[in-house]
Amino acid sequence: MSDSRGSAGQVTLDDLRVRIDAIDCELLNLISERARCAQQVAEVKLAAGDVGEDGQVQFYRPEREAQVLRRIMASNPGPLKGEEMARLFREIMSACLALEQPIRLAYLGPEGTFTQQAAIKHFGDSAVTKPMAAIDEVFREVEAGAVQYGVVPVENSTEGVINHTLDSFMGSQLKISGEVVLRIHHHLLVGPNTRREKISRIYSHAQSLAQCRKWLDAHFPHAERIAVSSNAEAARQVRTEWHSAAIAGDMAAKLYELEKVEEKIEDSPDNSTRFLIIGDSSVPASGDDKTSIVVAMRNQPGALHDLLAPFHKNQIDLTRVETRPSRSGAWNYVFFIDFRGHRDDPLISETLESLRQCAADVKVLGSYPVGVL
Ligand SMILES: O=C(O)C(=O)C[C@]1(C(=O)O)C=C[C@@H](O)C=C1
Repeated sequence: MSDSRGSAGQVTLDDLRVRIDAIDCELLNLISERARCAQQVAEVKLAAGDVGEDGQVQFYRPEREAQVLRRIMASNPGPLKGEEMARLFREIMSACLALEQPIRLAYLGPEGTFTQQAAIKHFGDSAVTKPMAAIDEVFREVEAGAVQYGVVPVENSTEGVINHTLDSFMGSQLKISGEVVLRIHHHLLVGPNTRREKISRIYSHAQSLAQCRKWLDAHFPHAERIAVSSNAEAARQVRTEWHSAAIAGDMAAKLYELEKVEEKIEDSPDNSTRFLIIGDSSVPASGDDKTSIVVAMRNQPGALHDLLAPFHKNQIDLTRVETRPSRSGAWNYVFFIDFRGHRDDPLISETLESLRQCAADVKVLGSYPVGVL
């Protein structure tokens, strides 16, 4: 080994760069070896005829990916943060999966939406993504088999549930195979023709305008607020329009080359949105899972109590309960319930069984790994 000390006993820049080059070389070889392993995994899966409910070989394994990322975060020695390290491995796995078979996804578009950002956060950059104009079109694209998975928003921490997504589940056989939570940062963006003091119109999606309402009241009380179909559409519009600004995220700012007049203008600092991954197949337990169900209750006194009693009895952690009008008959309601645990856990299957005794209908939308990143 060469002496890496400078004249004053210090490590020199050149020495450190030689070390970094050597480490990169090792990383390169190790990542390549990992990629060759993934290719062999694909051969094993093909030879075993390892097909899912959609009749296709299951190259993508959500539960395994969650376990890999959790292990990386748990054993990360630092100084990089666990989440940072997991993001690097997310990309390595995404590229490895693309060697087995590139994954195809539909998401709520247009390009530049937070949903696209969530899709890339969950599947990595090697996924082939296709923007759709509406949530029900994402469902239809997956149902038609044009893509393997879909990504749709389901709830926002400040604005609540996205009803279109819940309603789409009612008429669909698709299952939930994952969740991803994205911190939502809104920026005030302008095109090359607009200066801050000239802004008279502000475009965004209605939810984003609502999420920045206090900031807008304080800083742009006289600007007209115009709701459009998405943040990305707002960004596209102000690219060429004078005296106009958009509220949108980083992805749209980059895509339309807009200037950030002000960053992070959301009223609530921990504003986040949860997205669901929808597909055809059920996901085995990963060790830390959630289950989502829809329950139709009989219209009788004590129905809500009966619904919640089995969860209480078995000490199951409910993470969300949402009510929506059922589409069959006036004044009938269904409950969307999320809770910790996997449908194959004995306690969870017992709870689901008790629920079936008192409910008119129980549909399991899916058990899936708790979002890691
Ligand atoms: O373990 C598998 O089943 C693999 O296909 C390998 C691998 C990986 O790169 O670690 C790749 C894709 C899957 O989604 C999960 C994991």
